[in-house]
Amino acid sequence: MRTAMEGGVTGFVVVTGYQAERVSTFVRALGERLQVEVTTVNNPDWEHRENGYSLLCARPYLQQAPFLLTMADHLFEADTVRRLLGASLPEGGILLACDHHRCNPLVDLEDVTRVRVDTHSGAIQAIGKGLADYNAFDTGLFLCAPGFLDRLQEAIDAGDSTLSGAVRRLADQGQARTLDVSGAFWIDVDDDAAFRRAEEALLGLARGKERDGPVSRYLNRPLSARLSKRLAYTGLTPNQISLFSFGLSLLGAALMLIPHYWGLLLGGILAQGASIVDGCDGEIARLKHQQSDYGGWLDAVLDRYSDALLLTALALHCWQIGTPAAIPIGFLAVTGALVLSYTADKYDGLMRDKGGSRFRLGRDLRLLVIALGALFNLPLTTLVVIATTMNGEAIRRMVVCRG
Ligand SMILES: Nc1ccn([C@@H]2O[C@H](COP(=O)(O)OP(=O)(O)O[C@@H]3[C@@H](O)[C@H](O)[C@@H](O)[C@H](O)[C@@H]3O)[C@@H](O)[C@H]2O)c(=O)n1
Ligand SMILES: O=P([O-])([O-])O[C@@H]1[C@@H](O)[C@H](O)[C@@H](O)[C@H](O)[C@@H]1O
Repeated sequence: MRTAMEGGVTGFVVVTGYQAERVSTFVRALGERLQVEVTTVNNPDWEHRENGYSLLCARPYLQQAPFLLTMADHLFEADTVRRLLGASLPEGGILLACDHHRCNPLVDLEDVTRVRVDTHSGAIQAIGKGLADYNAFDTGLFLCAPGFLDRLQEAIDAGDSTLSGAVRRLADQGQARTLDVSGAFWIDVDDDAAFRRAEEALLGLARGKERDGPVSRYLNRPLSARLSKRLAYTGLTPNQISLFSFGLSLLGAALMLIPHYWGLLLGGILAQGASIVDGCDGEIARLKHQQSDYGGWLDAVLDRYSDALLLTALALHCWQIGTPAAIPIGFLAVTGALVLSYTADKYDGLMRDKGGSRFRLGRDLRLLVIALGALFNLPLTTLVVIATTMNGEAIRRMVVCRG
């Protein structure tokens, strides 16, 4: 439902059968949370009829306009929905999103519905699970004209209540075409193994950002992804996770103020922990299509305050143990960190235009250096390293981007 909405769907009719009451309660509650209209229709004969009959149960709600049809156990990506909704539909027929290249590693070759397509016109020539002569996979996502339901009724009256049966009738009349979505993510979640593959695939899609630094990419993301896998099953929102990450930084900074190695160490561990968790808010946002401009803004602002607090706490820790020189160095470290983050978008944009390498020293590295500096009880050295590298990187960017 979240993915379909991201692709442009504005309302849902959910046909229930197995555990109807439980499913109906769940999807209605989700509809309220997502602020989208959800109608549920029960198929009382779900144990004895095929899925085409389930679609027919929803007929009263599908007469007015073309509708998107998907299986309850299929996952897909928003762009596929967007492309289907924007494609031209055969008069009275259907458009089926198909994997023409058959390159999706997530497909269960024993179960997938196979399709034979005229590769020039995109017309469906044959469809079925046992098809011997096929050249595409049915991804389970259809754009349907209301007239399709008449063919469906005819197929069921003739004793075939499978969806494919109705598609075959349309295909015979040249009213069934495919939309090639080769390369797009989709999966039919039929069993536990497919469920685990789907979890990993979705987390992989939500994981990293192009701008991730090496520490994030190779150390933090593998850890945040495992945490996000669990957080996904809670109601925690990305903004709540952002605030939690900030809370960890705040606690880490407070511990660093203790003029003792253990306070420094615990503070450094929390700083790196906050950095890892700071990847979860974005991963959950991308996973559940809950990305927002406000959330991105909140995340960025809290990250800046976290960096400033941790570096200031590090400087005050040094001052308390008899190194007052840490105060000006700490100021340079805070300034360098803030300037670097403030100019990141400008730098990325200019380097993208110049086609140059957008290598960047980012927050992930900064927080790991703080953690390592705390571990080896080198607070002043840590500040010097951060002050020189961050300000050096800010100057380097100005030089490479000039002209
Ligand atoms: N409440 C929120 C929070 C985020 N978003 C959206 O997500 C991105 C931010 O993406 P992400 O959280 O994945 O990465 P982030 O830019 O925070 O970078 C962190 C580093 O700060 C950290 O040090 C590192 O360890 C970690 O791996 C990441 O690289 C945001 O722009 C929004 O689009 C949201 O919508 N709502
Ligand atoms: O998942 P399942 O119900 O066994 O089989 C489904 C078929 O009934 C449906 O016609 C097709 O569009 C889906 O891709 C899937 O193959």
